[in-house]
This record gives sequence, C-alpha cells and structure tokens, in this order.
Amino acid sequence: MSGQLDAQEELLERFLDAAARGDSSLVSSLLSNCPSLLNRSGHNGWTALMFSARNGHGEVTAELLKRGCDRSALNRSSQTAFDVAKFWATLTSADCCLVPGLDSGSGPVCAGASPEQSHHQTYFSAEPLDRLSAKRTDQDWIRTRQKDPRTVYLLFHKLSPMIQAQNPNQDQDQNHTADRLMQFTYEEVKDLLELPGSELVFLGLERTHNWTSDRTLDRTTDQASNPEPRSWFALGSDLEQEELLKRSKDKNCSFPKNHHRDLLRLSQDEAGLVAQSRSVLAWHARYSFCSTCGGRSRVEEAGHKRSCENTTCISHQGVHNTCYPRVDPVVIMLVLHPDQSQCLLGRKKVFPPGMFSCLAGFIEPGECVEAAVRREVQEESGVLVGPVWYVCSQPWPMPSSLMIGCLTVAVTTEINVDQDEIEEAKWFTRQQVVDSLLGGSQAEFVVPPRQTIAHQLLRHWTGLSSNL
Ligand SMILES: NC(=O)C1=CN([C@@H]2O[C@H](COP(=O)(O)OP(=O)(O)OC[C@H]3O[C@@H](n4cnc5c(N)ncnc54)[C@H](O)[C@@H]3O)[C@@H](O)[C@H]2O)C=CC1
Ligand SMILES: [Mg+2]
Ligand SMILES: [Mg+2]
Ligand SMILES: [Mg+2]
Ligand SMILES: [Zn+2]
Repeated sequence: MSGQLDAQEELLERFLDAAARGDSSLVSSLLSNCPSLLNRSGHNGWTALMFSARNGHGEVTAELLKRGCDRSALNRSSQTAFDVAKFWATLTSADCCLVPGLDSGSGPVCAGASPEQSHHQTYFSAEPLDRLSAKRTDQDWIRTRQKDPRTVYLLFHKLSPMIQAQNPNQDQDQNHTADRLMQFTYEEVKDLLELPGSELVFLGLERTHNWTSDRTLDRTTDQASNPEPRSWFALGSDLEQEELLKRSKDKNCSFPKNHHRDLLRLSQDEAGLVAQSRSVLAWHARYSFCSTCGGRSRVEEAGHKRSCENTTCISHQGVHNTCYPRVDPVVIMLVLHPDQSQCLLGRKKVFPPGMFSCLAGFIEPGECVEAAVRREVQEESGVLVGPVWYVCSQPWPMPSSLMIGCLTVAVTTEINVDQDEIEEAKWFTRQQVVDSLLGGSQAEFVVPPRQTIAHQLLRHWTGLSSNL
C-alpha cells in the first residue's frame, strides 16, 4: 500500500517538475496516462499551473488550460496561478488566460490591457504636452509662439506655481476638486519677460488628441475654431509675491509654501506640467554660473540649456552633463519578507506621527539600480536583499529626482536601523498594510499619501493577491 502511495507521490513530483521546467511533451504524456494529476498540488499548495506560470512557460500553461485545469486554485499564500505570474513578472500572453473567472476563449482580454495595469501612471508623470525638443533651437519659431495671444504662461515664484485653491481646508487624501494652476497670456506677462531674474522655459504644444481627459486642458471648443495647438511656457520671476498675485483677476490665488503637501492637490495633467517646470526652473536657480570654470552662462534652447560664455572653457568640448538640466535617480523599494507575507517599512524623524514608508536612496555614480537597492536597504535597515524587480517610476520635482520603484525580496530578516536617517524600521503584515491603505481607525500605521510612489508600491503589492 505504502509502495503504491510512494509511486503516486513520485509521479506527482515528476509532473510538477516537468511543469516547472517547461517540458510540455512530458506534461502532456503524464496527463494522458493519469488525468487526475491535473489539479493536484505539491508542498505549499502549488499546482502545475502555478509552477508553469511562475516560470513563464506559455506552452505548458496553454496545455494545462486546454485540459480544463482549475485557474482559481489557491496555494498556501492564498495566491492563484495568475497572482504567482504577476508576482514573478513573467506574464506572457498565454498567462492572460490564468485570470480566475476569465474564459480562455473570451478573446484578447489581457492582464496588461487596462491602462492602470499596463502602465502605472504615477502622480507627476502625466505628459499632457508634446515637448517638441527639436524645435527648441528654432529661435524664430519660439519667439512667434511666445507672442501668440493663445499661448499659456504658468507663473512661478521661488519654484512655487501660482495656483487657485479649490478647497484649501480639505485634506489632500480626500476626494475633492483639484487645485488649479493659474494661466496667463503674453500680454499679461510680457513686461516680466524683459526683467533680469526672470527665466522662461518652453514646455511644449498641446497634443491634438485626448484633450478631454482632464478639464484643465479641455480646449475642444477653442480647438474647433482654431486648429493650431496652443503653446505652454513656464515663467519664473523673482518679483515680490504680492506684485505677481495682483496680475490675477481670480481670488484665492497663492504661491503654496509647503510643496510636499500643496503640490499634491493638482489634477494629473497639471501635476505633470509642474514636475517639468519646477525641475527646470530649480536647475536655472541653482546652476546660474558655469560649474566648470565659474564663468557666466547664458540660457539657450528655449530654457533647456545653459552654455558657458567663456569660449575657452572645456565645458564646450566632448560629452558632459553640465549644460543640461539635472535629473537625480533615486531607488525606492518595497522589501518583502522571505515568506512574502510581510514587508519592511521605515520612518524618518521628519515624517508625520505614525507614518511609515518604503526605504529609498539616491543612486550613486557607477551603480546600477539593483546594486543601489541592495546598498540602501542594507545601510538603512541592516537587511540583506536578493532579487530586484522594477515596478514603475515617478518624477519627483523636489527639486529633480526620478523615483525608480522596485520590489525586492529579503534574504535576512534582522533589522538594525542606521539611526541617522531612519528612526525605526519594522516588518508589517499584508493585512496591516491593507488596513492602513483603507485608512480605518484600527490601522497599525499611516501610509504615505496616495500621490507618492511609496503608496503605489504598497498598493501594487497588496493588489497582487487581492482586489483592493
Ligand atoms: N515620492 C516618494 O514616495 C518618495 C520620495 N523620496 C525622495 O527621494 C529622495 C531620496 O531619498 P533619501 O532617503 O533622502 O536618500 P538617501 O537615503 O540617499 O539619503 C539622503 C542623503 O544622501 C546624500 N545624497 C547622496 N546623493 C545625493 C543627491 N544626488 N542629492 C541629494 N542628496 C544626496 C545626502 O547627504 C542626503 O541627505 C528624497 O529627496 C525624497 O524626497 C523619498 C521617499 C519617498
Ligand atoms: Mg533613504
Ligand atoms: Mg540612505
Ligand atoms: Mg544614500
Ligand atoms: Zn565654463
């Protein structure tokens, strides 16, 4: 009897192993001889479909599905085969059929087909304008666009855009109408353009399609009577705030002071415009002299380049990065526990009470994303991590970072925080993260605002096995 059991277990092992290795002919012949293997699971509750999905074996997956295997089976971590495939980022087109409840014959529905899934659009990453970088050197064209009465100017004071607050007393996380960027015409700002201390940056042209997605760029009526797309510029001025605010006919206008809070209240499109404008204006404010020889520099390419006026300066030779706006890459990572049911979050002293967030850090010269993730996690928490997967990115114009969002799995679990940067780091269970995302009074900790990539990474992780 026990010999018979052993033989069956051995057959199951061979079957699961063949699925894990992608050996579709062995999978097929084992199933023909023993159809009951189809939905059987090994240790941890993993079925052949899960092993195949884990390793991205489209042919084996297709074979198992053709034979009618159960797509909704759960392993001991409550993951379906589809969750497993998503987690290990091995989605192939065949894996779309793994979604429980989705008929494999129901056409080209794909896990990546909806915009939210195919591309995580993070706050600050919208691109409502065509940047037309090739036109930046065409000075006549730029001058004509500047003077066009339909051209839009966004006004900045000390890197803060003039906005009209829609509901200043409301919390940024509640659903309320977005604050609006104030828009000015050429006539309203032309005197500022002449003043020393003003910086002008060409942002781009409105795209001729998809203008209805956001009310602030919804110019369909205007477009019907005048088909030429409008140009947008960012204008930084160092005049007194009061002087600039007088130019607006609208009340409740201001230049927000708390950028980390107030710039998170805009619509997606306007946040994208602020990200672009603020980073370039910050670069002009901080790099006004040549960083190679200390000489004066002049603005070129419609605000996107600064060239040293000293003709003998070596910044004119070869490839270098001193003339163009900076972008500082930062890794931000959600560290998963080896059991994958917990994640590691940390607290800086400056965080609001109770808030924990993903660990993050600047990439250093000569370092790849994976190495930066491993180094920063070790420096800040003492935890060692193994594999790293890219999830999504976010421009973070404070002043000019690019957040590169990753998932990574720890290989050690003991926490030893650096104390300089991180005050406390802890493992949180998936349920604690879900409760905190839902914001109930019982929540273990406060999550970062939904506009941050840290929040999106947490949501991404919990969404891998639940439909939050
Ligand atoms: N959007 C989001 O969800 C989040 C954004 N962030 C942003 O990521 C950035 C980096 O995160 P940190 O943990 O502070 O980095 P970090 O862990 O590398 O530590 C910051 C320190 O690194 C040094 N440093 C090295 N390279 C630098 C550079 N290019 N610019 C400035 N300082 C540099 C400075 O001493 C600085 O104080 C921060 O500016 C923060 O605003 C951080 C967490 C969440
Ligand atoms: Mg850090
Ligand atoms: Mg650090
Ligand atoms: Mg660092
Ligand atoms: Zn120079």
